[in-house]
Amino acid sequence: MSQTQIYEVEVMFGDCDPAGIVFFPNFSKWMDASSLNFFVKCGVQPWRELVKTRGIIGTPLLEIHTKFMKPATYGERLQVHTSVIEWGAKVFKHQHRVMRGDTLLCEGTEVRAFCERDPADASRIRAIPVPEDIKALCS
Ligand SMILES: CC(C)(COP(=O)(O)OP(=O)(O)OC[C@H]1O[C@@H](n2cnc3c(N)ncnc32)[C@H](O)[C@@H]1OP(=O)(O)O)[C@@H](O)C(=O)NCCC(=O)NCCSC(=O)c1ccc(O)cc1
Repeated sequence: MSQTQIYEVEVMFGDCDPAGIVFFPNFSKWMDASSLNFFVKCGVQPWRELVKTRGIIGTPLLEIHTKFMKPATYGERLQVHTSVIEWGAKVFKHQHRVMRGDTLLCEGTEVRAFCERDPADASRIRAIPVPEDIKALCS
């Protein structure tokens, strides 16, 4: 398990579909923003710094699973509660719980890997072992 960090979202009219409810890709966008926010709040440098200092380009997604329980609409404030629920050798699993106060609207898990550019071919990326110092900061 890990720390839990909270990312705040204010739902805009433009986030919604013609029926006035949040269009589903926006939940993925907010979960991705919440992932970066999670690491930064845990004390990890943002990717633009980490790529310069350690060659880590970020944490690309390998797998996602999302469950939608209740809709949201514009004018509402949501909170994305993000944690790491599993650490593997090269991958980790995020959990994102999108809440409106005490109400759970949507829950997602993502498998991600820390990646760097392949030194033999800079157009390719490759997964690296989960950095122990980053894991410690997030635990
Ligand atoms: C990530 C990869 C470079 C890893 O490839 P390799 O370096 O050859 O690694 P491996 O195949 O050995 O796999 C490494 C680990 O990943 C695991 N793996 C690989 N694929 C999967 C899937 N699909 N599910 C779960 N686990 C997986 C594998 O089991 C290994 O796990 P360990 O047992 O812990 O070692 C390659 O799988 C890839 O390029 N995948 C596509 C990534 C992609 O395009 N994602 C979508 C867009 S990226 C994105 O949105 C983004 C968000 C945020 C960011 O900061 C950056 C990018």
